[in-house]
Amino acid sequence: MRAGIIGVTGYGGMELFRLLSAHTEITEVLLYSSSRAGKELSEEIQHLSHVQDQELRSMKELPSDGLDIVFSSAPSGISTEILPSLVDENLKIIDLAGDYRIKDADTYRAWYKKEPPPQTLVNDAVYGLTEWKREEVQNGKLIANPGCFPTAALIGILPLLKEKVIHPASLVIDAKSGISGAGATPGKGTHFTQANDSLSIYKIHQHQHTPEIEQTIQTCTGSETKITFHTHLVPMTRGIMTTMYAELTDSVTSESIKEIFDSYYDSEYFVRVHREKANLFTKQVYGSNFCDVTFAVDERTNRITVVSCIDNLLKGAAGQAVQNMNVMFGMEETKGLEASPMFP
Ligand SMILES: NC(=O)C1=CN([C@@H]2O[C@H](COP(=O)(O)OP(=O)(O)OC[C@H]3O[C@@H](n4cnc5c(N)ncnc54)[C@H](OP(=O)(O)O)[C@@H]3O)[C@@H](O)[C@H]2O)C=CC1
Ligand SMILES: CC(=O)N[C@@H](CCC(=O)OP(=O)(O)O)C(=O)O
Repeated sequence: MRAGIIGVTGYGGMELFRLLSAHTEITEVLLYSSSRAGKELSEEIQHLSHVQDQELRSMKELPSDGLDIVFSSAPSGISTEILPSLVDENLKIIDLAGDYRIKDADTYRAWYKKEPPPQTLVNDAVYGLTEWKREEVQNGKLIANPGCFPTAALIGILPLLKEKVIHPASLVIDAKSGISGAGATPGKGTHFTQANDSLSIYKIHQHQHTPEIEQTIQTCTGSETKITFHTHLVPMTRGIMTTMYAELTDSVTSESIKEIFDSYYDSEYFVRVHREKANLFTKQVYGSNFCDVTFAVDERTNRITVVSCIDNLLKGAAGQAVQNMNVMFGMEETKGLEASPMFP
């Protein structure tokens, strides 16, 4: 099988290349770069220079390259411009950006401050939260790979919303991310001198992943709700932790909550539900496609805390994209994603 990667010099693109070059069903990976076409891979991506040296290609070559699948790991807004011309019966597409995730055009405009892609393509795009959308992914041609924060938050909270043990409107999601979540180009807030030794909150009440989480809660559980969602930048390279708070609809036991989680995730290889009040840390998923979850029932306040963590570049981006490719092509879902987390 032949795969292509758009935006390979970015963090998501590099991780895709690392994973795909070790995937036993992929015979060739072609790399496309908008800024460095014609340059040697070994010069541009030195940590993967041993893999298979090749020239980075111009995107103009892509339509005639005979690919089976292309991953687009370009910034939001760019895939609106470049993907419509690639849509073709024989090419499957997985987009890591936000452009095709939001079904309602005005909602997309309001949160992304950009014009959305053609509505027919958005309608056809499948939201690739694999554990919750597997059947749709199987038949998908264009996958809108989920955002990193929504992946962590939704995997943790959807079982409880679906089983109606929490009040949706009471949900507060407090999320923290490592700096690679902001991509490879340093910005004001991600400059070492400002991010190191400091904790910051950003995009208060304005984060573009808010409507994505609300939309998926609606499609997966039927609840139409507005959530409170905050993001923080933590001075670490990778990792996302979401700490979520909600009011219980009834008094429940810890055992019954664990049973709910187990009923959804016992057969899901990439979701590991730990015992109640386990002390999760992002390093326990570092470099892997796992999403780890724990919870704590607070009988005193009748609230529950749910915690989840992922590696933003793996389960939050390239890892879940490869998982979706495996599902689309009927391959073993764990193929190419077998690596255990790196620790410490
Ligand atoms: N970082 C993360 O944790 C996550 C990122 N995402 C999403 O994945 C995508 C990639 O993220 P990330 O790798 O972090 O971002 P980066 O900024 O690290 O990389 C993006 C890459 O896109 C390419 N690019 C830039 N402009 C254009 C253009 N005009 N046309 C085509 N390609 C372009 C560039 O590669 P080149 O110059 O080689 O073309 C660039 O290196 C983004 O949409 C991001 O929102 C989603 C989940 C998590
Ligand atoms: C730390 C950090 O800055 N993270 C980014 C994640 C961006 C992302 O994943 O963008 P999509 O909208 O394409 O999903 C953010 O919070 O905006």
